[in-house]
Amino acid sequence: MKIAIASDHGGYQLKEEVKKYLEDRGIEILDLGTNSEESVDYPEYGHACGEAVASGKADRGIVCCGTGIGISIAANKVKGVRCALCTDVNMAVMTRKHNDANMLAMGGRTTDTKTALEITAAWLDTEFEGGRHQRRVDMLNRY
Ligand SMILES: O=C(CO)[C@H](O)[C@H](O)COP(=O)(O)O
Repeated sequence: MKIAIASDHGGYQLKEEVKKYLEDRGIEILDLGTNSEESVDYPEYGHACGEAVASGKADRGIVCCGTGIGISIAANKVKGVRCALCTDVNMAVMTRKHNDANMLAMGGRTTDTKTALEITAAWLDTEFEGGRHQRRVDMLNRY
């Protein structure tokens, strides 16, 4: 599996922690920046990561900004992206089981690193349940 990862300055430190975690798991990473805590604009990074996933350059994507909100909104503008902002493990499990979320968003200023890595693990390791949820995901994809 290849994962695209991106952040703005508010999510930069968390992106780096998540990147380390993914590397330790032997997952291939496409890092789309940003590369420092210098102020940048989250839409650029959310769009880029969404495009990487929608185009098939990456299988899934992870995005971080200060709250995870703005960058998830940006990613969700890209057709084919289902980006879920998660603040706990249950949300990560449910968004894989029910929404087949192909992108995960987290907040570097709102979620501590330990929780963020637990969320990441749950999101990576939980399968989509299909069934009635497939019908709903198809509706999202058609819109
Ligand atoms: O969380 C975010 C978007 O939802 C951004 O990281 C946040 O808005 C950046 O703010 P600032 O420019 O004051 O560092």
